[in-house]
Amino acid sequence: KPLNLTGAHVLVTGGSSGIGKALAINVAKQGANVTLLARNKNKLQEAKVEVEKHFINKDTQSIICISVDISKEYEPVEKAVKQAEEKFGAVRLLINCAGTSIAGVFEELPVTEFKRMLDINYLGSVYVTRAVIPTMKKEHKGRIVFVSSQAGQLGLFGYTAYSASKFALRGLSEALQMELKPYDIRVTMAFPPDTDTPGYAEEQKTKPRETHLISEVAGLFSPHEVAKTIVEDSIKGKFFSYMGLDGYMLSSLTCGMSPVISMMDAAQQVVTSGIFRVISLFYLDYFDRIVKKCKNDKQTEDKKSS
Ligand SMILES: NC(=O)C1=CN([C@@H]2O[C@H](COP(=O)(O)OP(=O)(O)OC[C@H]3O[C@@H](n4cnc5c(N)ncnc54)[C@H](OP(=O)(O)O)[C@@H]3O)[C@@H](O)[C@H]2O)C=CC1
Ligand SMILES: CCCCCCCCCCCCCCCC(=O)[C@@H](N)CO
Repeated sequence: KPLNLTGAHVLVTGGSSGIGKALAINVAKQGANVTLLARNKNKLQEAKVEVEKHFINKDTQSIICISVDISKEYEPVEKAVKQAEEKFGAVRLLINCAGTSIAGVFEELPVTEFKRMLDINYLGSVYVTRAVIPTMKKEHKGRIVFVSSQAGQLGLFGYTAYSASKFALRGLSEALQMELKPYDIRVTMAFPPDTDTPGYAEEQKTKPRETHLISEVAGLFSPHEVAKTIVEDSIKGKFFSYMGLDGYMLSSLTCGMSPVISMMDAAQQVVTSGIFRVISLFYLDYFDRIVKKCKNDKQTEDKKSS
């Protein structure tokens, strides 16, 4: 049955900015008590003030912010989660949203970036989830969200470092869901397309033209519409959360052996998989042509300038 957020403890990592902040606002509007984890204290404080404005019951609802780097060691993360649980009780909904991206051609990305992506996007989610699980299992109740990306469903030009870290979350989520099902805990993987956030703006600075042109296909979404979909799907206990037509096709196409809670969704995956594969071949061809054209354009430019 759907999770009721009234009075529930919701912990959002990366809740001080972008999609994470929109998620915090969304659950605040549904009566939740909110914990935000992120590093920068000023950004956390600003987000706190903003989220508080959306409380539906100012007497009972509350928010705490804890500054912690989730990507480095486990102990500080566990301490932060314990502190939050002391205040609000067991975490009912954990949203692993803290993350970062870097786009660039493989050999032009500093090799250190590959580890940094894994540390923040993958291990950060492992640590926070690990800290939350024991209590959640005891309670036999809860939801865990991993915010991946459409680039965690298919590999694209420029995302060698980023995609790998988001694909890692898929293996984690599937295995973990199988372990947690008997405890009535549901895992949700979210696959947002490009979303208009400070993180996205930062990514634009190094984004190759190819990556930009390919990503354009799926459009640019607002953090609030992305947050709304994620919270709805997670409350229902769906394993996949996606937005837009491309998101729907991509999720059906890449469902593999992922768990599914509704017969309707399973039936759709079965019926559409063949045709979506055909459609995907046209997309792939389009992407290949973008890459080729950018290479040609670059060669022409190089010739001109030499
Ligand atoms: N925007 C987009 O186009 C898309 C984003 N996503 C994913 O959604 C998530 C949120 O993205 P977006 O809203 O754009 O990101 P933002 O950069 O706007 O926000 C990132 C948040 O994560 C926190 N954070 C980053 N590193 C750490 C860390 N080491 N420890 C603790 N907190 C950390 C940041 O706070 P601080 O820096 O203070 O620690 C901030 O609150 C990411 O996982 C991203 O990969 C997926 C698809 C599309
Ligand atoms: C039937 C087959 C359908 C295929 C549709 C393919 C659509 C591909 C578009 C991919 C867009 C990638 C967005 C990554 C966003 C992200 O994670 C970063 N912006 C993070 O900052």
